[in-house]
Parts: sequence; C-alpha cells; structure tokens
Amino acid sequence: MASTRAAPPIKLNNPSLWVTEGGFINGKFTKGTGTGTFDVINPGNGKVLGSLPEMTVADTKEAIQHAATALKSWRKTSEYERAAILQKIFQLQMDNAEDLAQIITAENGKPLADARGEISYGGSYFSWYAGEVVRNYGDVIPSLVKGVQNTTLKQPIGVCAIITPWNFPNAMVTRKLAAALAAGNTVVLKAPSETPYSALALAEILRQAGVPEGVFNVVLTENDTPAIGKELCENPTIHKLSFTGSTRVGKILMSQASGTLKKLSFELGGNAPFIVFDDADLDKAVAGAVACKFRSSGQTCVCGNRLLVQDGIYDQFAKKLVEAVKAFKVGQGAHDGITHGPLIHQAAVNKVQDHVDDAVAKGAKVLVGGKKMSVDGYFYEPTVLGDVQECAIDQEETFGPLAPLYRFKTEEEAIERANDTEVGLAGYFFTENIARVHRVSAALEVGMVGVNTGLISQAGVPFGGVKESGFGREGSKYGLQDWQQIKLVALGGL
Ligand SMILES: NC(=O)c1ccc[n+]([C@@H]2O[C@H](COP(=O)([O-])OP(=O)(O)OC[C@H]3O[C@@H](n4cnc5c(N)ncnc54)[C@H](O)[C@@H]3O)[C@@H](O)[C@H]2O)c1
Repeated sequence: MASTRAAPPIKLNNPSLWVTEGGFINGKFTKGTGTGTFDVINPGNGKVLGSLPEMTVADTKEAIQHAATALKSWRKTSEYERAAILQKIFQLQMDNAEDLAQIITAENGKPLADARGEISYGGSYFSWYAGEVVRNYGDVIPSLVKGVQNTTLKQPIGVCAIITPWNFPNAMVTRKLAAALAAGNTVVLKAPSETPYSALALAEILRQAGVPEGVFNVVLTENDTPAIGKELCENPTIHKLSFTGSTRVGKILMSQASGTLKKLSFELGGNAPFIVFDDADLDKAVAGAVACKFRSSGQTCVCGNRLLVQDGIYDQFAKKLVEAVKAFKVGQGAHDGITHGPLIHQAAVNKVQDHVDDAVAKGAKVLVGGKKMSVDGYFYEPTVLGDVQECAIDQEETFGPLAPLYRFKTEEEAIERANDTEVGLAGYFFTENIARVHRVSAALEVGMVGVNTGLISQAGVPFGGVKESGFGREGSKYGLQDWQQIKLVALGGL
C-alpha cells in the first residue's frame, strides 16, 4: 500500500506514517468518492505541504455503517482484550514518537520539543485507560424490596463521532479515542483540515496495533465544508458526539444534534484568568506565565488569556516576564533551538493584531512585541501589554502569543474580574497563602484550577469546563464514564 504513495515531504524513519489517501474506512485508507482536494500548509513557511482528497457525506455514511457493523463484535470483547490493544497502541505510538512529532511540527508548526511532548502526553491516554478499563466495576445497590438484587452494568454507548481541532493534532484525538475504545465503542473521527496527516498517521498506528476493521474510521474535508459535521450530528446511528473546538461551532453542532438526542461532550473555548497575588513566589509565577500563556504560541484552550496582577508585585512581575519573553527563540518549529513557533494561519495572526490594537487604543502600553513578524509563515512577536483597561480581550480568547497585564488591588476584585466572562475552562493563581488557596480555588468559575503551576493536564485527572466552555470530562475515571451507559439490572424472586 505504502509503495504506491508519493514520498513524504519530510524525513521519516517509517514512511508508512505519511498517508496520502485522505481517509480511513473499515481498516483501509481511501480517497473516498469526492472530486476536489484541499491543501495542507506548513505554517512555519506558508508553503503547501500536501493535498488531500475532499471526502463526502456518502463516505461518512459508509464509515458510520462500518462502525456499526464493527460494534457488534467490538462491544463483546473483554476489558482485558481491549486493554491489551490499547497498550499495543501506546507502545507503537512511543516507538514511532519521533516520526509522529515531525508530522505534527510540519503541519502545526510547533517546536519539535513541544511536538515530542505532545506525543508522550497523547500516548499516555492509551496506557492510562488500558489500566483503568480493567477496574470497570459496577455496583450492587441495597434493595428496598425484599427478594430483589440491584446491580449495574457499564456498557458502551455505541457508534460515536469525534470532531477535533488542530492545536494538538495527536493528543486532541487520543484524549477522546483511548477512553472511547476502552469502553467498547466504535468511532468515526472528523479531523481538522489544518492537521490531517497526524490523524491519518494515528490511523496507521491503530491498524498496525491490530484494531479490528471498522472500529476506528477517519473522514476528512476542508474545514469550510460543514456537510460532514452535519451528517455526524444528524445521523441516528451515532449515539454520542464528542467535540473539541470553538464555542461558536459547539453551538452549531448542539443544535444540529438535537434532532437525534445523542449524548454530547463538548470541550470548547476558554478565556483563562491567571492571577498573581502580592504574596506569590515571583519566579514561580513568571515561569508559570511563560508555560501557561506562551506554550504553543498561546494556541491552547487552557492558556492564561488575562493576567491579573496585584499592585504590590505588578512592576516586578512585568519586568521579569518581559525579560523572559525577550529570551524566546521564535522560528520554524523544525529548526534547532526554536522555543516558539508560528500561528496556524494568517487569520490567527490578524486576530492577535486586532486584540493588540484594540487594547492599545483603550490605554494599554506595549512592553514587548506588538507586531506581525516580516518573515515567511504566520508569525507574531511574543507580546506583553501593560496596564490593560477594559477591552476586547476581556471577553474574547486571543489564541496567540499575547499576555495582557491587568492591575488589581484586592482578592475580591480579582475573583470578580476572573469570573466576569461567559466561559469557564481553566483558571490559575499564584500565592503562598494556604487559606487563600482554598478560598480562591472554590470561588473561580472554571472546570480546572492550577495553583502555583501553569500546567494542569495529565491522563489521570479530569479535563473539562463549565459555563460556555462546555460539559463532559476527558481523562481520569470520569472520562471513561462519559463513554459508557449505566444499565440497572434488578433481579427479583430471590
Ligand atoms: N476545551 C478544550 O479542551 C479545547 C482544546 C483545544 C482547543 N479548544 C478550542 O478550539 C478552538 C480552536 O480550534 P479551531 O479554531 O479549530 O476551532 P473550530 O471550532 O473552528 O474547529 C474545530 C473542529 O470543528 C470543525 N468544524 C468547524 N466548523 C464546523 C461545522 N460547521 N460543522 C462541523 N465541524 C466543524 C473543524 O473542521 C475542526 O475539526 C479554540 O476556541 C480553543 O479554545 C478547546
């Protein structure tokens, strides 16, 4: 199969991971029945990396049908059999980690070190759920009625759809897929058109791991073609849709899915507050801001979007953060020593510029950065704005390398401003006061809180939001429960 393909445009040890057909249905790579193609761009240089066929609604229906057929036997496999396959996927992902990281960097632009980290993080969901699924205990529930025994079964939901964004081309898929497969579901994935090669490489990993035909399928299309997403929402054979992406698209999908009342799990946009109190350890707070705000050039849903800094520490924090940002090495992710890569496309660069212009027009000062970079690719200077007043960033996720600093005086004021947004994914704060740790953790209206750390996600802990950041949890035992149905068995006549 691989021999009929054109050579990959990047150097890979295992070229079979560079899939050029466009989709994966019933265990085979396929171009589908479409007539058009779409280009995938390397955001580090703006050049076309490759073109893939546009798939169609008919291809999507075919994938769903195969997933439904495969479900009949996959759901009957034991937890131990599924755990063994997940462990094999984990092993293959780690054996091919360098190639998978190279593919991420080529299509997403992030520095290779970050891409390698993503492969470890993404892979860890397979090994974690391989362990968790064999502890898939049910309940025995005391009965009010004599002679009846109440037990519960945890069963798969059925055929499920997954739609993911481009910012973690591997991990956004694995975080859902590992738990979905562990629970005994079959899956149709629609991957984003910015980073399809990582999704197809993952399909090849699953194929090599021996995942049965039809259990995992991939359909691809240009992002601007919503017909496939609509089919995944409206098709009655699909009983769950798990989506990660913007709140705007989440609302469209929720309304499209309403006709079939399928179960939904949505990981949507954030606008995380990052609060630095006077009593914080300054160096820890600066390191936390660098990791949390500037990782992936600010293109993570949990990145600190609004940095609220208390008066007494504001000047020192601003000075140290600016020094740290000036030390970044910005460039193409594949080049040695690069710490920060490009944004995903020109529209993302323009959005950062719009947010900077708006904040400056309303009184903010540029402390470092503040401009697009005049190089090939989609680069924006890592930017810190000081003394930010009320502006668009208060309510809109920037999704770029822009750290706006807001001053505040009291804890109450910080909490009020932190919660003054429609979304609630992550929140962070830095303090050395243990009573404040408890007070502020409880008061923030978010799904995840980082205290004295800017990094919060790992396979064993729940990931998800509140308010317009969505519902459902990924990772942890709660992530497995999200892919299961609870069935009561009341056994009478005892
Ligand atoms: N909460 C989380 O876990 C999490 C994680 C990563 C990213 N995000 C969010 O994702 C957003 C960035 O990603 P994006 O710009 O790719 O988001 P997006 O919502 O535009 O796209 C996400 C996915 O949805 C698809 N899509 C777009 N329009 C669609 C439609 N009408 N029907 C069906 N599918 C459609 C895209 O092709 C892509 O696969 C940010 O808001 C970010 O906060 C959230």
